[in-house]
Amino acid sequence: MPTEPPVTMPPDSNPFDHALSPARPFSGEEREAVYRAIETRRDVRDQFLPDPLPDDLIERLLRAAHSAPSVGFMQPWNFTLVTDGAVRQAAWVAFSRANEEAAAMFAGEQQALYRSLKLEGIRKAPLSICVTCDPTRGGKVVLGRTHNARTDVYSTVCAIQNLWLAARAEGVGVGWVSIFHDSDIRAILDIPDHIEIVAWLCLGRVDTLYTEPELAVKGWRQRVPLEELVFRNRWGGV
Ligand SMILES: Cc1cc2c(cc1C)N(C[C@H](O)[C@H](O)[C@H](O)COP(=O)(O)O)c1[nH]c(=O)[nH]c(=O)c1N2
Repeated sequence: MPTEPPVTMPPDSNPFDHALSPARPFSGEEREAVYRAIETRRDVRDQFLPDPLPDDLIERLLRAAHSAPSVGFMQPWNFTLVTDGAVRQAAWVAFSRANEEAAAMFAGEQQALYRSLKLEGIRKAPLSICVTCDPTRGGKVVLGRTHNARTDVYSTVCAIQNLWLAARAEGVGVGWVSIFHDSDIRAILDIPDHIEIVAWLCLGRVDTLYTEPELAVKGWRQRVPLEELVFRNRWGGV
């Protein structure tokens, strides 16, 4: 019986060529828009306008988040949309308790400055989104996550950043709140034990934004010069 000839391919052929498209650089104007979104994005606490966000806008933001890279294409994120005033009030109470504990960790003038900062917009923003990470998405063994289990959370943070930048382009402010006991938010939103809470985001239209990080403007901490953070060839190498 004649054996079938082995399947051979020319060395450079890619059977998935049909799925490639030209990667032309963006035009100058397009590039400017991308960098403008990155540079003018701000964490928003107090500038939220009360107008509810339309569903189609929220969907665009969630699609931007869902386009993020993820380890092994795991897409471990979920987005719990919270508009209910009572739920947001409960989250604010959780924030207030944790924020009091946080304030007590600083001393003297620094504590006074801390107490003067507004660090959330939970009740003012018309929409909150609790972003969670499901470590079981994709099964027991996930490509790329085999030696670093935290890559699921890294992926979820990529989704948040996508949403944050898309929101800037849409004239929507986003504020990330992390000052709460995990157990409080878990109880308020009924989040199962195996799901990790990554962020509580406050969203709403804004018509003004700080030109620099609010924490810098208010004297809490300044931006570190980039040159101090870049090494060459080895850690610490200059
Ligand atoms: C993981 C994580 C967690 C938090 C934040 C950010 C991130 C990435 N930020 C916002 C943070 O303070 C802010 O990003 C920096 O001060 C820089 O300012 P801009 O984001 O450039 O405006 C933040 N801000 C705040 O007021 N309350 C908070 O609980 C948090 N938590």
